[in-house]
Amino acid sequence: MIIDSRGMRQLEASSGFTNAQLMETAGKACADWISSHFSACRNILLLCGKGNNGGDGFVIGRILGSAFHVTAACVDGAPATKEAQDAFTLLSCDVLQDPDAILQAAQHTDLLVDCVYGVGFHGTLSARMKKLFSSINNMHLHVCSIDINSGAESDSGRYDPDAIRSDVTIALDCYKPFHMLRKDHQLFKHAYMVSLGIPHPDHSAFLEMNEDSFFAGYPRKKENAYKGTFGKTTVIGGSYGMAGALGMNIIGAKTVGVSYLNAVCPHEIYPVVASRFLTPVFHPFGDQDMYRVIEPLLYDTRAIAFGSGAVNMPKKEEILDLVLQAADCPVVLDAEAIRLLNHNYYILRFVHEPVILTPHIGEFSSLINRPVDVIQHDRIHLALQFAKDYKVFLVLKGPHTIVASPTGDLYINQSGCSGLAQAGSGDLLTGMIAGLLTMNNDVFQAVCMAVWLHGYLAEEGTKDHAANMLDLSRFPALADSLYFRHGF
Ligand SMILES: NC(=O)C1=CN([C@@H]2O[C@H](COP(=O)(O)OP(=O)(O)OC[C@H]3O[C@@H](n4cnc5c(N)ncnc54)[C@H](O)[C@@H]3O)[C@@H](O)[C@H]2O)[C@@H](O)CC1
Ligand SMILES: Nc1ncnc2c1ncn2[C@@H]1O[C@H](COP(=O)(O)OP(=O)(O)O)[C@@H](O)[C@H]1O
Repeated sequence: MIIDSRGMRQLEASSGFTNAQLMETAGKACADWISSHFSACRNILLLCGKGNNGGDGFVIGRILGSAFHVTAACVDGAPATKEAQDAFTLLSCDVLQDPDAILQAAQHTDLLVDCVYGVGFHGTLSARMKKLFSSINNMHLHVCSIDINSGAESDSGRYDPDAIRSDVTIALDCYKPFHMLRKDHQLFKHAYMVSLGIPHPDHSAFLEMNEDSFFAGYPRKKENAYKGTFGKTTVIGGSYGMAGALGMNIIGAKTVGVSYLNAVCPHEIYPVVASRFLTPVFHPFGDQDMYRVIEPLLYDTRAIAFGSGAVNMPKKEEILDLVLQAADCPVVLDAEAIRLLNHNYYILRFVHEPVILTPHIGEFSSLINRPVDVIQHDRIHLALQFAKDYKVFLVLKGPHTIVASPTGDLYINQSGCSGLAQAGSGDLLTGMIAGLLTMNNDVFQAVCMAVWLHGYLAEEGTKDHAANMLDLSRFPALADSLYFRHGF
């Protein structure tokens, strides 16, 4: 289960345990984990802060003290919470405070346990702490962080560049959004979770996807199905020089098992694409007949995708207006369609049907006019804010794609691999999203299913191949194996 700091505090408050009991349980669970996984260590140095994360450290130190040579360091002053103070008084090891003495002790330690800041950390590190943490990071020690790597925020995943880097981070009771963003921040190599025995609710605002949850939302074709059972999917994409983008939309729709696909493209690329794909119904258009071709399709489809490879598409501005005004189904806007919104994305507030935007970080940077590095450090918050302000479903693509809903639901994707870092994989995802929107009325669920499946199939496709050789045209075959394995 994934939970934010507010949810965690609520869980703790309603757990029936006191804070002191929870701290004792957390400290003991971490100490047990450390002794079984780092049994070869002799010297352990605990870096403790003044909050309850530091308190966990004092409990860990007390317990490990019976089997290891433990030194504790209060790096941020005396313990400030009642529970941390009580835990500190029971500690019998050496306690350091001077930064030079701490760094010297670090040179002789086999394992450094980082308990300076946990979920209570916000903002940036002080100059003093940056200096200490960067010296420690430069020593390349074995490091185990408790709950959250110190210097990173639990909920937003924002992190100070000098945040502590660890081999292992032990999450207390639940994973937090921070743990779900490992590929972005790379602050830990592995994360494990220890239970505090707190009862968990059935529902969390954070969606998790796996094979089971995917198939819970993936409809089965009944015996008496016909080609229109799930309705039609319409993709509008490709243009001179970018015919392949429409091809990837089509492969994406095929990957999720769409049974009736309208493929809409400019006349000049129609022969190329139509000679390659046999099953879509093609609707070529030009300057003169754009409205006549596209408008009727909008009333007879369950999901529309527009924008992949549309850079040179005739009448692209008019198509965007038409789609946003006339469609009576979810609309996925990708690539060029997002760029067209750059200076007037406020119009999204006036669209009645669900809109799904699929920017990568560069496109999102242009859209909201913020630098890429600012977005990179604050992806969750900015994605949620944009989704809420403009009432859209935002799919912010990257190694961990984030899906944010207008009502604050969040999904942080864990599937995928660097094989997807190639031109065309976003177009493929767009076709998959549009296809699943046709089959599942729950927009957030359908979008998250597509994002998860896209990453999952990339992992499957690179199992016996080099990651940089992922062949996107194999996605329908890879998906077929998955569906077949699940009895479809
Ligand atoms: N019931 C509980 O609250 C439990 C908490 N536990 C531990 O307690 C942690 C949370 O404890 P706290 O809420 O005390 O917070 P933390 O111990 O994570 O850190 C908060 C302290 O850091 C300071 N701080 C925050 N941002 C800072 C910044 N940018 N620069 C410098 N100082 C900053 C705060 O003023 C506060 O003193 C959890 O991560 C977990 O390790 C566990 O003991 C289990 C039970
Ligand atoms: N290193 C990576 N790990 C996992 N997924 C990745 C990685 N790099 C890119 N992706 C995924 O690949 C896709 C790339 O999309 P995009 O950049 O829009 O490609 P294009 O526009 O060329 O089709 C996104 O879904 C993104 O999440």
